[in-house]
Amino acid sequence: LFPRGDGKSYVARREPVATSSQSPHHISAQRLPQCHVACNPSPERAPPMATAATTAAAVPAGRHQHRHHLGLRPCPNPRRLHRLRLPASVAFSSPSAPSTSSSSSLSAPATPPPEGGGRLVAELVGVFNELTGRMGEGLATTSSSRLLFRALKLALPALRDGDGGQALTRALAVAATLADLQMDAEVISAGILRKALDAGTISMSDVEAQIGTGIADLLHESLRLKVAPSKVDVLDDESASSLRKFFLSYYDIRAVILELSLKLDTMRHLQYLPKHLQRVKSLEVMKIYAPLAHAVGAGNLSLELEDLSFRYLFPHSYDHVDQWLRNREAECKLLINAYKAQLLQALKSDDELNEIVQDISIEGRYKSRFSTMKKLVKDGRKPEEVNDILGLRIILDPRCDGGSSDWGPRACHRTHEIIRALLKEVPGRTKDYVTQPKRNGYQSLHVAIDVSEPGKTRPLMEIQIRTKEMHRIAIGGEASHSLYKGGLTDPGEAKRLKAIMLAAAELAAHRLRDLPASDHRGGECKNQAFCLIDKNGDGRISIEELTEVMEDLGAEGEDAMALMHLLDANSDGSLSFDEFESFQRQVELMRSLEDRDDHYTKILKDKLQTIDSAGLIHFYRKELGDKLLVS
Ligand SMILES: Nc1nc2c(ncn2[C@@H]2O[C@H](COP(=O)(O)OP(=O)(O)OP(=O)(O)O)[C@@H](O)[C@H]2O)c(=O)[nH]1
Ligand SMILES: Nc1ncnc2c1ncn2[C@@H]1O[C@H](COP(=O)(O)OP(=O)(O)OP(=O)(O)O)[C@@H](O)[C@H]1O
Ligand SMILES: [Ca+2]
Ligand SMILES: [Ca+2]
Repeated sequence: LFPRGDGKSYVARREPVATSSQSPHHISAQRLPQCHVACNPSPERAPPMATAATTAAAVPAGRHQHRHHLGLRPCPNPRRLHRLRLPASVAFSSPSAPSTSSSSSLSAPATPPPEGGGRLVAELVGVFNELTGRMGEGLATTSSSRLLFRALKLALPALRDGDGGQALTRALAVAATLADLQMDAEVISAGILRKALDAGTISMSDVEAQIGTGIADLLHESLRLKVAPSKVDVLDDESASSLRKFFLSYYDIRAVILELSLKLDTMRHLQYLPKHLQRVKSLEVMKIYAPLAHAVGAGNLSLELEDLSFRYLFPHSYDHVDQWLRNREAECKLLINAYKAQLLQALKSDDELNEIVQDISIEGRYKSRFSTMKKLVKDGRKPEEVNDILGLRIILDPRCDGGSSDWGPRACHRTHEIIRALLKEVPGRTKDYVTQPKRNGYQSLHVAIDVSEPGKTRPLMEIQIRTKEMHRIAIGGEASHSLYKGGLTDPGEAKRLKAIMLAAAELAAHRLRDLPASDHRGGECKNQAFCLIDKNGDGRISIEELTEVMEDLGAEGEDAMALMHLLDANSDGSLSFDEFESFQRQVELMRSLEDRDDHYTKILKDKLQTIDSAGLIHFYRKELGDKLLVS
């Protein structure tokens, strides 16, 4: 039911790294392991790397010195090292959250083992588990789970048959986007319910009566947001900018994010609309929603929105850029991962750097279609002259960061030395905003790396080196990416926005905490779906409890009997915790089989196409009729 990752966001992990005597300057993509879903090379098949010894030999100066020999000023105030609570806007673009832009492929709902009404319960349980699994730890509390469960019970039957079978899949994709953005259960539930409202199968009064006024208010707000762009001339930059500011200052920020996720869903299915509507909607996205997504810190969402509207607004340019990037994408993504692993290994094994920093992480990204296109038109560059098609960003956590401490700059410069010794730096392209920050306070050290090999030219790779504190300023501070790219021109605005977002997140958390506890057992619930169905909390799901949930889902009463019969292994007339868990395992198994089925379908489709070019498919088709057809 849910979108699967395509590896668009890469986060460095501590992975064991194989060693090799190969020249440290080159990593051959051909020799890299096959890239699977997340493009993370598996440890046992890691790419060839420079050895720690190679690195040590290549990197001069003081590896074995102690901290006080490094000429560092002592850490001025160790108390500053307490963990900063990141604003919500940072959390949204956190690289550890699954990428929203990866959510493009959706499959039809799985068909779990039981038939009829049992299928509905399996669907409810499967969807509930998947969503709570995606939600942040603190967000999937018992009371919020109860809310989500209620919303799913109302929405699933209402969505099941709508939109040629697509309505449910699309609603769940919206929910997944929201969960990945670490939104709370109210927003996720509102996303699903909004799709049911749009389909006309439930009414706002159903939501108010069965779910609560909090969600109904959120939905009212998102509906108001939906119509706002049609009231202004989005082609006029001033009006577009005012509208974005109006959205951010006037509406509940959670409604804005809900609207953005719905917009992404619309854009992913734009092919079904008439051409003129495709253009109107794409224009709104380009001028209003994509910059808005950037402004609230939902960077991946913004990139996907931009690419989709670019595709409909300028189909020829899009095809050109898309083809160029697509041709290099697989190889470049492998290279990004390989360089990331190699660098992480080299940096972590450098004693001098380790004296200064307590943690190092590396993020990688392949440039988006629209961002590349903007560079091409800005100064008439050719694609191969864009120097950040491949990007790595090294984030260092100095033992003492910010303020008057020079540990941050030291760490950045030491990292630069290690890179220089290891990789081919392009002369004249290095920018040291660490020593000389930009006027807006932006700090980072940028180097361009030549990753070509003899006989194989490749685009350059940009490496950005910064500390955690510098990164915080680049993401959420006055040099923030929202300001840099998101259409907010006033630093005060960005600060205010951050405050609004924090307040909204806190309010939501309070509201959910204040809801009465969902079960009367007081203690921890081992399996939330089980506890939510076991209403009287006696540790067993009775036929009455199963019937209630199934009737909520629109199934017949006798379906509950059939399902009970199927799952009640010891025939005592109710479902124990273990019996329910084995049901859940079946649900999971069916879902993973469906994933694999998709994978096989794709392989089969490719194979059939190859066969087709040989003219054989017509023969098979004749022989086997439609059984071979894979659409
Ligand atoms: N958040 C933030 N990022 C910035 C800022 N300035 C630069 N960057 C980042 O650093 C990258 C490279 O910036 P520069 O080294 O100044 O390069 P450039 O002059 O833009 O060069 P080209 O990439 O060739 O156009 C940008 O693409 C951004 O990713 C800023 O003020 N704020
Ligand atoms: N070298 C890099 N390594 C890792 N992430 C990067 C790198 N450069 C940019 N990013 C991140 O990738 C996302 C998309 O960036 P994109 O390339 O579109 O813009 P940009 O590099 O910030 O700006 P510009 O258009 O000036 O190049 C942003 O979240 C950005 O912070
Ligand atoms: Ca860039
Ligand atoms: Ca019970």
